[in-house]
Amino acid sequence: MIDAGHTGPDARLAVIGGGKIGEALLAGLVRQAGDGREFLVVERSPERAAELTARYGVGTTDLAGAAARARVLLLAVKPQDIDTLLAALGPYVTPEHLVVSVAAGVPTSRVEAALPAGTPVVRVMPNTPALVDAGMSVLSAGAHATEAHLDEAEALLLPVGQVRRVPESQQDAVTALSGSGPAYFFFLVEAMIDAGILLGLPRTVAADLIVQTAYGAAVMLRDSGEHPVQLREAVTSPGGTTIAAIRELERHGVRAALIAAIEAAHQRSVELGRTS
Ligand SMILES: NC(=O)C1=CN([C@@H]2O[C@H](COP(=O)(O)OP(=O)(O)OC[C@H]3O[C@@H](n4cnc5c(N)ncnc54)[C@H](OP(=O)(O)O)[C@@H]3O)[C@@H](O)[C@H]2O)C=CC1
Ligand SMILES: O=C(O)[C@@H]1CCC=N1
Repeated sequence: MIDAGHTGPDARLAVIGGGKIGEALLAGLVRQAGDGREFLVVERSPERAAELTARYGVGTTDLAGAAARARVLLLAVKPQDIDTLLAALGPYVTPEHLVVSVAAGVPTSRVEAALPAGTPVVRVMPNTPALVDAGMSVLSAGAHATEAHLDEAEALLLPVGQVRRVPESQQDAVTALSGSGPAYFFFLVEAMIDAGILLGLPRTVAADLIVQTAYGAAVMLRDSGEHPVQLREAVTSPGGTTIAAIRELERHGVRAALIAAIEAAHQRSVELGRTS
């Protein structure tokens, strides 16, 4: 579905940068809307744009077309590409648009500086579970974004998961926790499946056991109202198997490794936010 030179906003949203997170958000939003025609994507690679159109029925356009056809522009390019994108997009943007940036680390002030004065900008840190409507999106307002703009961004993201608001000063920490967080869990699951292989289980059996265990543990964490320590203690029988495993996790410094890893992610988010 190629842009046919429409005039006036006729799309709910244009996603600029149809990579991993752009696709995850688009996929969830299109599924909820039941129709991809309300959405546009701008991609650097025509092959990638065609792929997204084939998968989700979304329209493809260029930056001028996106700004002409959609009032809400969602920037989902890498932080390293954001300044180049903003320089190209800026001339088409007006303060009537709402610009939503998901770029890790990039402050709203840096986005605002490249756009016409008064343009509302909302910074969002989403995560890939948006693909299965279980995302966590965390919003902060830029200098010109009102409560109504935050409400609009929240309404956009609610269909694909939970939404919270934080002061922008907390966004680098959010990025390190929920933005990158799914990767930490996938990494743990990978390692646990490897352990099953070591113990002689077929890979498919090990994967089924661990994925269902991760799912069950996540539902308990969300729904039981109990602290993670209480939930862990309930599994840890005196003189049993779990405590033998926990002792090894502590001996190998897994708790400290996770804290250091998340601190490193935070530091990287801060670095990415500095103008290159
Ligand atoms: N992946 C994730 O889980 C999350 C990512 N984010 C943030 O989302 C952003 C995108 O990350 P991710 O999806 O992982 O990265 P990807 O590299 O997968 O996606 C970025 C896409 O944007 C395209 N692109 C770059 N410049 C332009 C441009 N000027 N016009 C149109 N398209 C362009 C890229 O094309 P090309 O490949 O040719 O460069 C690529 O397809 C980052 O800022 C990241 O911090 C936030 C939360 C979670
Ligand atoms: O790895 C990254 O930089 C992005 C931001 C959060 C998740 N992925």
